[in-house]
Amino acid sequence: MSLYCGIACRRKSFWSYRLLSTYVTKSRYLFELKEDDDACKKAQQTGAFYLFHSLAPLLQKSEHQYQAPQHSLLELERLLAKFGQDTQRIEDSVLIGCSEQHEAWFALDLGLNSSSSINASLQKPEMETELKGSFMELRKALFQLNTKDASLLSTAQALLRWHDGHQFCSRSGQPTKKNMAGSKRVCPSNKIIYYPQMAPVVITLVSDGTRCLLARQSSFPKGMYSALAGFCDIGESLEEAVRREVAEEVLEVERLQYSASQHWPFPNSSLMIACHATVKSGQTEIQVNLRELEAADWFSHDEVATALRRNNPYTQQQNGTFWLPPKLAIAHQLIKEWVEKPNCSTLPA
Ligand SMILES: NC(=O)c1ccc[n+]([C@@H]2O[C@H](COP(=O)([O-])OP(=O)(O)OC[C@H]3O[C@@H](n4cnc5c(N)ncnc54)[C@H](O)[C@@H]3O)[C@@H](O)[C@H]2O)c1
Ligand SMILES: [Mg+2]
Repeated sequence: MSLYCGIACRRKSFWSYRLLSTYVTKSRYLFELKEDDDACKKAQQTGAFYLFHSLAPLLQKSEHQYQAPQHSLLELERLLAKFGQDTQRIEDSVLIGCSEQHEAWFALDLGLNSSSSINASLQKPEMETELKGSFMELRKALFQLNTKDASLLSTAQALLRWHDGHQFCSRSGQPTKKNMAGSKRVCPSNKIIYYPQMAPVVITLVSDGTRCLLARQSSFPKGMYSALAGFCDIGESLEEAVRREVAEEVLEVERLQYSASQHWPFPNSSLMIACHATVKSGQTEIQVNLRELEAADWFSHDEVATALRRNNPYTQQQNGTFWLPPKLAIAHQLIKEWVEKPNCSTLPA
């Protein structure tokens, strides 16, 4: 970098920092931590750690609800020392966000085999007693937490899972090295960089104007119906993926409208892209592909609105009535949107 460029860049960042919003400064701080290992290590000194054991987050129960406790670096070092573990293990932690005051948040799994420390995984019951909490399966944990913690722990689990499964270079077979923040892994022998990935999935609520199409797979909990979902094939646009997936599973659609998206950690990381679509005119007959689905059917506006109001899986499984995915799933939001505005899919595909 030339001297002139150095001065110009510094001046530019000085002026911009004074004008930047809290959100922009936070985003740039996180970007810096991902790019600069020293800055990230420094951020750990004042940061907070969320703990996992074999991908299950630690939760503590207060009077009425569960919460995800945070631990400081000092507390974590004491904990590791107490269990005869090397503090080197902290290098396995991944950056998952920060507060508006730039307190960085990290996640660390104490159950998975460590790539930076030779010691084996820590015993779960002893850790739970020491930490006064329990490591809960993420699917269960998400229903116990507020939206912010649920989203943070989903990101954390997805990142921890990705690192656990990408410890070796697929070209050289050599161990890859994680950067401090965990935003990438590099193969030291050939310098190939691996970035955490999400698989794009389309989820579509099909309507015929008055009814909507809901389906279930045999793996769903008893009585639960959802919108049609499917992984995008390589080379496809979003529009092509929606048309193909819906045709593969039930019928043909001709109009679609994008609604929203969501990161979904199960079973691996997916980016759920939600759309409304309209069935091709006069072709509402259902031909279920039984290799993909157990059942699919049209449901009236009233039936769906009633199901949304009484969406308690436990009572409905017993009554034998159908029920819908829980609030935090984008399928629920998509169905709710249709109930509130049944004509949302009016754009041409
Ligand atoms: N958040 C929500 O509201 C919500 C609702 C419904 C489904 N989902 C998620 O959407 C995902 C996809 O739905 P689906 O199961 O109907 O998909 P799908 O109809 O594409 O069928 C799954 C099959 O696709 C194949 N496949 C192709 N690419 C794949 C990839 N990258 N990863 C895994 N399998 C791949 C596999 O053979 C798999 O068995 C599921 O993992 C489910 O968890 C989320
Ligand atoms: Mg599917």
